[in-house]
Amino acid sequence: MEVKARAPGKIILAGEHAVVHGSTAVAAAIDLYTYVTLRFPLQAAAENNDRLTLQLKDLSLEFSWSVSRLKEVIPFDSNTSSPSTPASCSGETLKSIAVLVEEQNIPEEKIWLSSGISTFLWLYTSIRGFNPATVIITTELPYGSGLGSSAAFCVALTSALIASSISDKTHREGWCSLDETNLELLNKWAFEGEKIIHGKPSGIDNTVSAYGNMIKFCSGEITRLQSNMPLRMLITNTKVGRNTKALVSGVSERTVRHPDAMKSVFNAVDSISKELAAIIQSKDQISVTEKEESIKELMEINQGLLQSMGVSHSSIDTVIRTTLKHKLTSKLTGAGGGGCVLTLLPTVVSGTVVDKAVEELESYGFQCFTASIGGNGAEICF
Ligand SMILES: Nc1ncnc2c1ncn2[C@@H]1O[C@H](COP(=O)(O)OP(=O)(O)OP(=O)(O)O)[C@@H](O)[C@H]1O
Ligand SMILES: C[C@@](O)(CCO)CC(=O)[O-]
Ligand SMILES: [Mg+2]
Repeated sequence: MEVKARAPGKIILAGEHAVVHGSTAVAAAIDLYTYVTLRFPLQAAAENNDRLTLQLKDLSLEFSWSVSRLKEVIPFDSNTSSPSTPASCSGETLKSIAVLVEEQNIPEEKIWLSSGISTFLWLYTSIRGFNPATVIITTELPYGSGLGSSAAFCVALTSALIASSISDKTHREGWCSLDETNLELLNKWAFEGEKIIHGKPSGIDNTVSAYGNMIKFCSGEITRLQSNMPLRMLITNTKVGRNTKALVSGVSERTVRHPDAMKSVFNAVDSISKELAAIIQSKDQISVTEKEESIKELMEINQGLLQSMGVSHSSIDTVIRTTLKHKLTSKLTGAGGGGCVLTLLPTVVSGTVVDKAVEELESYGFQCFTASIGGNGAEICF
């Protein structure tokens, strides 16, 4: 039996980091996906092949465990664990899983994959139990760059795992979405996966990857947004590696040191996100140009506040300065510390201006691309 799933990456238009502390944020899915193929051996073959194998095709890496080894190491608690009731991975279980990951001798330069592989083992065994399979993963997203690679990985994996348990596997042409009940379930599991990778995720990344489109998100509450204006963004990958978990905990530490000051910063971000959501959805007769001017200013203020949270980086400053020379406004997206930067491309801006800005950005070794904003969320294919 074979099941495929895909889940998109995302951009955060406003509110990253502050959303972890209860502020509103606005995010949109982009048309870059992580794909998961799940293959279960036929009964007879399963008797000869009792392995769970994970292939990360883009990285030419393969990890494999015998099912008996998984059973021996991962504690299975039948009282708390069931595929239909997402549960957190306890510290003790995570330690056991880390032993299984260490046994795989991940190349030193790819050691950042460890948390992803631990997450894979936790989600797979929690949802599908100790059963042999081959899981193949490919992605169009840059790893650890602010475009939600971790969330797309968790959502695509949980979609495939949950789809494999659906009884009606009638072949349908192309990708199809999951029903609301399964979407809610896979999103909860993906959030548990994100906890292993991020430490303290807000849940916005897995939610926008699961549901797609554009969302306003605050303390787990989701409002789906209907954009009433064209929104074009240039995405610049500074290629400076960083890790969301470390950046999120850095902001939390700053908040412990300066609670009042940071509360004001988070309140300001909350207002920015709400205003941005209102502009995007507005049906007033305000011209697109006026809306874009407001969005530009909100992005500028948000970037200043992200700077004050300590999550910007000199490479991000270089992108901001370079685009500003061409009268374009930028802000970091995702966790910051390097990674990707968004630049608003107003409708009036000419292709020549964008080309010049891109040329200059690429001369610094950055990579520029555009992506379609607000597309589909998680989808499956039998
Ligand atoms: N396709 C994948 N296969 C395996 N692990 C992955 C994959 N994609 C992401 N990961 C895991 O997620 C980690 C990157 O997650 P991280 O949250 O730091 O960055 P991001 O999700 O790309 O950016 P942001 O959280 O700012 O949007 C990787 O180090 C890896 O452990
Ligand atoms: C930095 C952060 O706000 C967004 C990462 O894409 C973390 C989170 O919300 O989980
Ligand atoms: Mg992430």
